[in-house]
Amino acid sequence: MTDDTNTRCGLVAVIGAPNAGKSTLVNQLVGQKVAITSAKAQTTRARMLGIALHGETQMILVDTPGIFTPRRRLDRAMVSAAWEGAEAADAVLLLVDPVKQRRHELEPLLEALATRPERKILVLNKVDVAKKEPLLALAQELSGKVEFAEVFFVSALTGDGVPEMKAALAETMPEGAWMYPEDQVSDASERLLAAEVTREQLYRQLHEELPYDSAVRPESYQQRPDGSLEIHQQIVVGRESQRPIVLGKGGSRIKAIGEAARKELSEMLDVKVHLFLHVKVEENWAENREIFEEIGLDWGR
Ligand SMILES: Nc1nc2c(ncn2[C@@H]2O[C@H](COP(=O)(O)OP(=O)(O)OP(=O)(O)O)[C@@H](O)[C@H]2O)c(=O)[nH]1
Repeated sequence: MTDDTNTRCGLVAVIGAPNAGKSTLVNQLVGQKVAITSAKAQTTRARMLGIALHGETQMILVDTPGIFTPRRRLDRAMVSAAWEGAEAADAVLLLVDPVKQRRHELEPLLEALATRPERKILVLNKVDVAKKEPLLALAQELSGKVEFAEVFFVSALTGDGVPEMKAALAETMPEGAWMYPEDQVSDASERLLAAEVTREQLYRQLHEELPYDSAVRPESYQQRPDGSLEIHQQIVVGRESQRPIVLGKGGSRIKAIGEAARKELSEMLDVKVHLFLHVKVEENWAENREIFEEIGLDWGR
């Protein structure tokens, strides 16, 4: 039905302080897992897109990296990738965690948003754990700073309030043909998605033992004659001392990470997957252009 004149199609940028729940919300809107969620802040490094459908409307969601004060090149690239996503948007959703508001990260976003021309929508997330009165007070306070077209109260986790928000959002999208075929829920390439799945396992299984500046780099991605996928990835760490952490005793940790990621990938892609992980020590990898571009970031200035 993509050539139907009744169709609508628009770009929706989702911004917010780290851990506000952006990935969770995108997953909820799309209805299946495309963005990576994690309890650790700043895990969304590559810009992932999700495509949400509502009736005749297609909404392309830009799930931006957590925005925080840029220090190193890596940080700056993440910030500009975030804003780049918001540039041509038909709507910008500002997602706020009303409990852990992260004011120092939220305030600069409010300031920047105030002067932006896009239709701005405030989404107060995590209503499942927030108290009602402070929630309303916060909505009022933030609305005093930025002219929001609409305010929604949702729980990205439970899905509470999300269908209503989705429907209202769809109504404001411009008329036009769909940009993606109906069955395509994500245009993030599968190999990048595969690396994200491994990276999520890396964070999950190593928790605080590993600094956030580790990366998973796609090496090769090939279909075997029997239809199964052979995927090779590099886990890039910044220091030699981090290698044994990733490997674990007798290689047990990397094996567990690989097994969990392989299992999840097989389920997501519905094919048999052979996953090979290698640890690579690359000092100052965050200053390395090649790795940067491979994980979907723009090197910039
Ligand atoms: N209780 C509750 N927790 C939530 C909700 N939405 C997200 N979370 C949790 O908040 C944490 C962060 O969620 P993410 O979706 O990864 O947040 P993000 O904004 O994408 O984070 P960054 O990638 O760091 O920018 C996870 O532990 C989620 O499970 C919600 O509605 N209620």
